[in-house]
Amino acid sequence: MATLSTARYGKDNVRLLKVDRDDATKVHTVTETTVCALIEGYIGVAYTKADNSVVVATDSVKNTIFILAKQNPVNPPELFAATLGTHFVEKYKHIHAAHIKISTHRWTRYDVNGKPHPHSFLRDGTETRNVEVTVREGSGISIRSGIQGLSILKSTGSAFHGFYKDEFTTLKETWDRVLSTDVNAHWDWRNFAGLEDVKKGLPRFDKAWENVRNITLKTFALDDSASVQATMYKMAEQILAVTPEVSHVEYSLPNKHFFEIDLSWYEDLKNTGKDAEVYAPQSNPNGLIKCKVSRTMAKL
Ligand SMILES: O=c1[nH]c(=O)c2[nH]c(=O)[nH]c2[nH]1
Repeated sequence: MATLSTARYGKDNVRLLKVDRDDATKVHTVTETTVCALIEGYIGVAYTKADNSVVVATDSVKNTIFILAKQNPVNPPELFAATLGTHFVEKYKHIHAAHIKISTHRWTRYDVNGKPHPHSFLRDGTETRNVEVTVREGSGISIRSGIQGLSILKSTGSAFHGFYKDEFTTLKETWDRVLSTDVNAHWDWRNFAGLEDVKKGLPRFDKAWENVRNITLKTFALDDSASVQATMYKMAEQILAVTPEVSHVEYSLPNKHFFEIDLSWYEDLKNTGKDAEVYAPQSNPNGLIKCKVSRTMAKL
């Protein structure tokens, strides 16, 4: 005997570019996103009885993404994802939940002759702004926002000493090292009752994204880091303090190692400790440090 425990399906990697044109100023704004939309509901018979009558084709899901992108704002991505998810649940009686993921890629307006150009943009890095939304009939809308692939490095202001030592330890303590990571951060919003609730106070989403980005960059630079663990906790604490509607912040940070190279074999060149200048970037293995920091509930 077998039972279908869970089932969802849809279209992944739907890529679109939206150009918003301000006719008065002739200033364009562009948004490039990659969307994954999966739907859930009374679809089990498609799997267990080969009954396709319940299947909204994944091709139709893709078409819906394009049509709704034309008819609605695609920014902030939290709103577009909630709009898409709500559409699937409201349009099809037998669809009870929709899971939407959106990844927005960077196109940053650049200056020409010292002035922001109205319709030219550059890709300044592989960083993406992400959102994962679930719209579930009767349970409202859950939203998780994120940043991924923000690569940062500092050449001092990072130490790592006092760690646990035993017969497996070879790592030397350091009071000054290169610290580098690719930031992967998520923050979970309070539950929203529905699309109207998401739309109320819409600036919260861009503001939180800016706050997370700024706090991450500033803390990384200014913290006299004792470890990746201690620095990431300081980041998460500050984010919770400035975003009251966020219940949790999660970080997943690779520790991208840069090893000192002993060059003393060549004419007694000094290139370690305080004399280190040339380092060897390591592609693997890397440390991977994660945490989820939650808001402490006030005692009643
Ligand atoms: O910040 C760090 N945290 C660790 O847990 C760790 N482990 C390690 O080898 N180097 C580092 N650095």
